[in-house]
Amino acid sequence: MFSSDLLKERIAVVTGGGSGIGYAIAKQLLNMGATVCISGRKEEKLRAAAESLAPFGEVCYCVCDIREPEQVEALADFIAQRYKRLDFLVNNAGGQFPAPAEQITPKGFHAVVNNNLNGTWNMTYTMANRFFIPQKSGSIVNIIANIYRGFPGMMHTGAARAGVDNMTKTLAVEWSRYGIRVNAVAPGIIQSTGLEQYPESIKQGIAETIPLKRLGTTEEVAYLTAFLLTPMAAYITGETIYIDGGQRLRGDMFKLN
Ligand SMILES: CCC/C=C/C(=O)SCCNC(=O)CCNC(=O)[C@H](O)C(C)(C)COP(=O)([O-])OP(=O)([O-])OC[C@H]1O[C@@H](n2cnc3c(N)ncnc32)[C@H](O)[C@@H]1OP(=O)([O-])[O-]
Ligand SMILES: NC(=O)C1=CN([C@@H]2O[C@H](COP(=O)(O)OP(=O)(O)OC[C@H]3O[C@@H](n4cnc5c(N)ncnc54)[C@H](OP(=O)(O)O)[C@@H]3O)[C@@H](O)[C@H]2O)C=CC1
Repeated sequence: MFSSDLLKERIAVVTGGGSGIGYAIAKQLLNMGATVCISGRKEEKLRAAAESLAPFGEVCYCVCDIREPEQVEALADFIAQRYKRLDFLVNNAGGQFPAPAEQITPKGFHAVVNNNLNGTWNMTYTMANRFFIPQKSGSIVNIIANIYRGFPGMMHTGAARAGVDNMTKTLAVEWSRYGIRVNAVAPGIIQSTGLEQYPESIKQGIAETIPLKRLGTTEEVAYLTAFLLTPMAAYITGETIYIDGGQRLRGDMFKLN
């Protein structure tokens, strides 16, 4: 299923591919023969990630803040010049900060929505118009979050990710006429570099709230994402697949004081 030449000659962009889940996705796609361009805001981080990914296949990096349409356009130029086409877009870049809703200022709300919702659309709009629509082919996976019961403790990101969840469904229908599939992956709590930024108080005892009694791994998210991109998922579009050890069915993500 994940054979080393399944994605041969396919070109992929993974936003936020310099760390955590995005890095694991990039590595998995390389292992399946794809050529991968990782992007993010920090050049040094991207350079180091690309160096450590190089033994697995053809990888390059490009600095691009997904919130800035001109930088997204420049990333498309870079891909067009280098590879002339694009097959896969993984919208993984994103993030937020934990805070009770009443303490999220309009500026903080805007920062998180801008990153996770507007940024995802900037990438999707540009890559679809530059590559997928003219090619009449392409596959997009949006990495969102576990928003099944809202997102107590991170309302801003819940709202933004719900926007991406809905965008996924709409684009799957609208762009089916161009042969483009659009799906989303909703990770629960994943042991990653991103999670290290959260305070211990939030993470304490969290595995107990998960039916499978552990956090997920970045590799597990990468397997699911890679599967959705492959021809084996050719009849799947407009889906959001949760990968959360069953947590969404059980209860709250965070203990609210
Ligand atoms: C269980 C977990 C499951 C999920 C895990 C993951 O997702 S792992 C992945 C985890 N990885 C990541 O999350 C990484 C990516 N995350 C980020 O880059 C940032 O969190 C961002 C999305 C806010 C973007 O930031 P930016 O550069 O656009 O914005 P800025 O820094 O200039 O701030 C603008 C305004 O936002 C507000 N505000 C910001 N921070 C805090 C805070 N801690 N506290 C309170 N408020 C905060 C504040 O109002 C600030 O304005 P001020 O008061 O300064 O005038
Ligand atoms: N870990 C978890 O438990 C969960 C994670 N997620 C989501 O999965 C995704 C990956 O998270 P994870 O790997 O854990 O965390 P990381 O913090 O390691 O990854 C986030 C990545 O996004 C990039 N990024 C953030 N903002 C921007 C931006 N404006 N433009 C370009 N790149 C950006 C960062 O790159 P750089 O620093 O170079 O800008 C970084 O590589 C995120 O969207 C996250 O919210 C969702 C649910 C749970």
